[in-house]
Amino acid sequence: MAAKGLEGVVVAQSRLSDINGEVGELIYAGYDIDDLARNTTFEEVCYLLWNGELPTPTQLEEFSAHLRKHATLRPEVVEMIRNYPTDADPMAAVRTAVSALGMFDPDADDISIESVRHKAIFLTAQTPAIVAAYERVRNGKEPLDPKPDLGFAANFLYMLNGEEANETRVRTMDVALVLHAEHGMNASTFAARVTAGTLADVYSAVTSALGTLKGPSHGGANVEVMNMLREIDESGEDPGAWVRNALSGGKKVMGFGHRVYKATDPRATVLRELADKIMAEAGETRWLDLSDRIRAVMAEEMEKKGKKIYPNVDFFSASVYSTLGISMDLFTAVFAIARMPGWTAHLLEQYADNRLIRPGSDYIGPRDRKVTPLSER
Ligand SMILES: CC(=O)SCCNC(=O)CCNC(=O)[C@H](O)C(C)(C)COP(=O)(O)OP(=O)(O)OC[C@H]1O[C@@H](n2cnc3c(N)ncnc32)[C@H](O)[C@@H]1OP(=O)(O)O
Ligand SMILES: O=C([O-])CC(=O)C(=O)O
Repeated sequence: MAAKGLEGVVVAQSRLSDINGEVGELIYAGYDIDDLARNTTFEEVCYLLWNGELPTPTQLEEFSAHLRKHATLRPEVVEMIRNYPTDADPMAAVRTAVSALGMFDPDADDISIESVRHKAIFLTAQTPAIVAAYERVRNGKEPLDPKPDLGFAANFLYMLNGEEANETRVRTMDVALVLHAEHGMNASTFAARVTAGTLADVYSAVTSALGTLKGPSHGGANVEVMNMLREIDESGEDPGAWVRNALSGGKKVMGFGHRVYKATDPRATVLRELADKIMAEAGETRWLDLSDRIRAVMAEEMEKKGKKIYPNVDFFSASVYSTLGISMDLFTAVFAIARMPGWTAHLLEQYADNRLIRPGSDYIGPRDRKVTPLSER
């Protein structure tokens, strides 16, 4: 019997993360996500995923300098981005630019572990620069180089907005990146591993992942959550009535439900806290109030139906990114920046112990047919 959507099928062993979906727990390499979100930076989490250990201060300094060194886009890539349509989906722009990076790398096809580790750093450093450059170019602004004295999250916000963000905003961005960095055998990671399983190169594998993350059932849901919040806000309709109406029409409410979590996603809890803090500072709590209302109605409705559908990581990230001033259609691209270390950490595992990934299918079509000559059909 086919496992539709490969639910419950285990396809690899991994040291990277584990999810207890029944109680809503997530660990990266043994550390609880809540602990990591409160006490580490994105750079430390990248190091953890690629090395299995958190860095010492000296290791972190060296590693962060290495990441920064690769954060400037080569002129050919900037030129390419200038020629992208200004109304393209940002995920299409990022997918295309990341794919193009492979053409400029003379060692693109080197899948030795040493080379894959180098590419993991390079791609993680380049992705925020690509997202920021596309955002600036489509708004008629000049792309900016990163600043050598800023950390990863601060540099992304600087390259995007052209000014340095305050400490609360930088820390909010940093925590959001930590929370999105890795999540087991999710669809985009699986896509990356399938591509790597053919011994294709790292750029091809992360391009597969980017294409997969874009879908609204996966990373694309954060854009859809914001669309929903805006739609409800603009309609002036009661949010409860809107949600009930959507559910009775057979629609899924974006930002809810998960293949693995049958309890609240622990990342949603941290993001809710972040949203609260940053919105209070901005003096604008509209999106959070609306999100809370939707969550309450969903809880009531799902309880009535006996379904374990709770907010996922995409639900509150929409309010957080929006309050950070990030354009709505960039949200999935921001997710991609954060997931790059997770994807590449999985590639390190895949290349180190590879076997072609090739599942089977149950054939349910007809058999024993004979071709009727074309002229007689
Ligand atoms: C980063 C991430 O990828 S997190 C997920 C982001 N995606 C979203 O937020 C999109 C909305 N959510 C969904 O579409 C789904 O919950 C998925 C795709 C995430 C998980 O899908 P699956 O594990 O295949 O669950 P499936 O779609 O079969 O849903 C199971 C049941 O819950 C219901 N359900 C699932 N999600 C929702 C939702 N968001 N709203 C309402 N009902 C839902 C389904 O209708 C289904 O009901 P049924 O059994 O009566 O037919
Ligand atoms: O794990 C999944 O199925 C989806 C995902 O990437 C996440 O929740 O971060």
